[in-house]
This record gives sequence, C-alpha cells and structure tokens, in this order.
Amino acid sequence: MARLIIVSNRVAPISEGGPAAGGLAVGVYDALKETGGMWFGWSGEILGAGQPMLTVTQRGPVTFATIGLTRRDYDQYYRGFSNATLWPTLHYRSDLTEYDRSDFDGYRRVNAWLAARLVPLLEPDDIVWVHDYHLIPFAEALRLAGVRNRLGFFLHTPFPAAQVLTTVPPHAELVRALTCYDVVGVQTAPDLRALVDYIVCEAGGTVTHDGRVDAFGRTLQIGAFPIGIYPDEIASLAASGSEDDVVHAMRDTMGARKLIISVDRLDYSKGLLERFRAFETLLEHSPAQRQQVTFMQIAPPTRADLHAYQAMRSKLESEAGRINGRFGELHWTPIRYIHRQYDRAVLASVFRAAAVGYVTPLRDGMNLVAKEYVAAQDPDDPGVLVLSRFAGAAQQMHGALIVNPIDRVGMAEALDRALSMPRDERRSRYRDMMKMLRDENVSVWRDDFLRALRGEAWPLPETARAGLTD
Ligand SMILES: O=P(O)(O)OC[C@H]1O[C@H](O[C@H]2O[C@H](CO)[C@@H](O)[C@H](O)[C@H]2O)[C@H](O)[C@@H](O)[C@@H]1O
Ligand SMILES: O=c1ccn([C@@H]2O[C@H](COP(=O)(O)OP(=O)(O)O)[C@@H](O)[C@H]2O)c(=O)[nH]1
Repeated sequence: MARLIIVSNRVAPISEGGPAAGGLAVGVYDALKETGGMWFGWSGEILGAGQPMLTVTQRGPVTFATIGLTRRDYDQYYRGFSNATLWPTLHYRSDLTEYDRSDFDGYRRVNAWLAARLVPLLEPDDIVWVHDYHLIPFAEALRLAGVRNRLGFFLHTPFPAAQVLTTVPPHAELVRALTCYDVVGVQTAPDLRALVDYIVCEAGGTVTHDGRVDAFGRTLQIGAFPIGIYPDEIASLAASGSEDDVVHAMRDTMGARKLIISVDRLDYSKGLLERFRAFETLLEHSPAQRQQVTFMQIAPPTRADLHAYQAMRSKLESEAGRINGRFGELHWTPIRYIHRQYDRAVLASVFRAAAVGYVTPLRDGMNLVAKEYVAAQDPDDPGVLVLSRFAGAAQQMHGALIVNPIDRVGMAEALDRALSMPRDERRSRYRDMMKMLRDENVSVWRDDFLRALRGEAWPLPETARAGLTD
C-alpha cells in the first residue's frame, strides 16, 4: 500500500505546548502505523536564527518530521492570518476578525516554505493528507513545485456561510487554493452545504449530487467526514479507576452533590461566558438546585498571546467571581474554574463522575469532548449530555439535550431537566449515542477519507454525501 504522509500544523503527540492527544492524533497515528509513513509539520517551537530547522525521528514504521518557525513566521502565519483572521471567521465571529495583508503574505510564504521542505521527502506514489485551516495553500505550493501525488485536505473547523467567508479579503484566493487538492473533506452536512454554496454562488463552479466539483478550471471531490473517537478505549480508561489521586480527592470534596462538567480550550468559540450565565440562571430560577450541584469548568490556556483570548479570559474570571460571590456559601462554591490542562485518563474519570456534560460552544467543527463525555459514562447509571446545536457533534448525537447557547433560560431549563432525568431515559439516550460512537468511530472517519483520496470510494458513502442531496 502507498505510504501515507500527514501534514498538519501541530504534529501530535510530540509537540511541546500542544494539545494532549485527542481523537485526531490517535486516529491519524493508527493509520500511519498501518501503512507506514510520515507526519510532517511545525514542531511547536519558535527558533532564533541559525538553529537547526528540520528534525526527523523514526518510531517503528512512522517518521516524524518537524520543523521550527522563526518569530516572524509564527507571528504572521500562526498568530496572525491563521488565528486572528481565519479562526474567528470560520467560527462566525467576523466582529473579532483582524486582517493585515502582510500576515496573509506571511501565511502564503510559510505554506510555500513548508511545502518546499516536504518535496524532497516525497516518493512518487505517496498520498498526502493535509489538515486544517493553517495549510489551505499547501497543495497549490506543492503543485507549483511539480508534485503530482494525490493530495487531500480536511477542515476540522466549521466551513462558514459564504456571506461570512467573503469578509476575509482574500477569500477567492483561499477557495481557489482549496481546489488544488484532489479531495476536500469537511465535518458535517451543514459545512458541506456552505462549501457548495460558495463554489456555486461565489466562484461560479458546479457541484454534482455526488460531490464532483468543477471550479477555477479544476476538478475535485468534496464530502462530509465527521471525525470520531475510539469510545471503548475512553470507556475502559474511565472504568479502570487508574486515575491519579486528584480525582479521588475531587470526588471527596463533592460529597453528595451532582457535578456538571465542561472541558474546553479557553476559546471564545466555546461559549464559556454564555454557559456560566446560564448556570447562574439555573441557580436563580431553581433554588432547589442551590448547594446540590457544582459546575466545574476545566479551561486550559490556548493562543494566549492574542488579545481576543486575553480579553475572554479576564471576562470569564470576573464572571466566575461574580456568580460565586452572589450564590456561594461557607461550605459551597457554585463554579470551580480551572485554567489548566489535564491528561486524558484524568478527564475520562472526571467525565464519569459527572451527572451532566455541559458542552455548549457558539460554533465548533466537531467537539470531541462531547463524544468523550458520553463514552466515559457508566452504562448502568449514565450522565446526560447537554449539547449546543452549533457543535458539529450535534448532527450525530441525537440522544443529547440539544440547546441554543444564546438562549440562557433554555440552557438553564435543559440543565434542570438533565439533573433530574430518570435513569431509564438516561440509559436509553446513552445506548443510542454509544451505538453511533462505535458505528462512526475515528477509524471510519479516516478510512472513508482515505478511500476517497485513493480514488477507491465511488460513489462516496451516504454519510459523506449528506448535505449535497438535501
Ligand atoms: O493548535 P492550537 O492552536 O493550540 O489549537 C488546538 C486545535 O484546535 C482546533 O480543533 C479542531 O479539531 C477538532 C478535531 O477535529 C474538532 O473536534 C474541533 O471542533 C476543532 O476546533 C483546530 O482546528 C486544530 O487545528 C488545533 O490544533
Ligand atoms: O485539559 C485538557 C483539555 C482537553 N483535552 C483534549 O483535547 C481535545 C479537545 O478536542 P475538541 O474537539 O473538543 O476541541 P478543540 O480543542 O480541538 O477545539 C479532546 O480530545 C480533549 O479530551 C485534554 O486532553 N486535556
């Protein structure tokens, strides 16, 4: 079988300061181990001039090739165009979008520079799978360098409505660059519909009912491939009780109180403020819940050198303080807010201890935490997932209580309902969601995408075409 080359901004799990291994890292790494291949991307390090740039390490059949960035590259490519321009736009936050033409030049320059480092490492029948918004122009740069290999791209974030995407000045250039791939995958049917709408209405291209695109003089395949997890792995982590003492200590401090848990990078797309305020509304409207419930928010730092993230952090910390000041008692703190990252085994145990998984982003490509929370539950006495309709996961997790994070009272009502839901109903919702998590696990995501990329899947599976025919 042809070698697989993965290209992503972060190379998991070895990057310093990167997120802990989630579904993406595990699923992609498994595929690499099966076929042999290479994972290529940024090392997570910012290097001074003169330091070595490319590090190649071998682990069994997998080569990791990582490369440092200069301060200027980091500022323009990662902090600037990727995270101050694209990230807010992709998450429907045009109000936060900043644009600087020199950052866009830097973004293209770094993509071309990374592509040039990869070219000498490629063999003729390798297939190359590029991940996420940092690397949209990567294929264009490879094509210009004469690379003829099959090239695929998967967008982990939402694909926004055309009217939102067009607020980014070089939107046409970006979508034209996307058409240099052979296959472009998005997470869900709504993302696919938005991509089709842009291609047809903005770019004057055509899309067939099975996802063949003709645009900018190129032909490619598009589809929806919702990323999954390995639910049984999370379930056994959660059940094994192999967590460290912190989880036991946490349970001791809870006593008989119910736990509501949220875990997200401290990102404005995750809806943390709205969630805190809806919890406050629960305490206001349902006095019986006071002192009976604790809401724990684990929010590890992310992109903390961007102003929007700093502003978000200080607003959140002041809201937590205000709500705790208003409702707290000598023996009870309503909101426990933790600005730190935990490893997956600890999170799995915390999820299992929680009566409610409170996952309410304003926009999210998928949200693996929603899936992990359900997978970690005790099948006999599971908790309830309260899930935003704007998470990609809501397209699949029909056993959740689906909420609109803007509707504060609606969220408080959903929390109240979740906290008092009878066990039979909880079990039935859990079983439905676990079945889906097993049927649509991360291997299915990866294999469906790779079959399309190898040109083997024709027509695409029905799930991948959802959004094209409705
Ligand atoms: O690399 P960072 O800047 O530290 O950010 C971390 C990652 O965040 C985003 O994750 C997305 O991918 C998840 C898996 O498909 C999906 O569930 C989630 O909804 C997305 O937000 C980002 O897209 C990654 O590239 C970042 O590495
Ligand atoms: O302290 C933490 C917080 C999060 N995660 C993991 O990071 C991933 C977050 O993925 P998600 O899709 O929910 O959001 P993203 O951060 O990618 O936008 C999940 O696998 C979490 O289990 C972790 O390992 N430790």
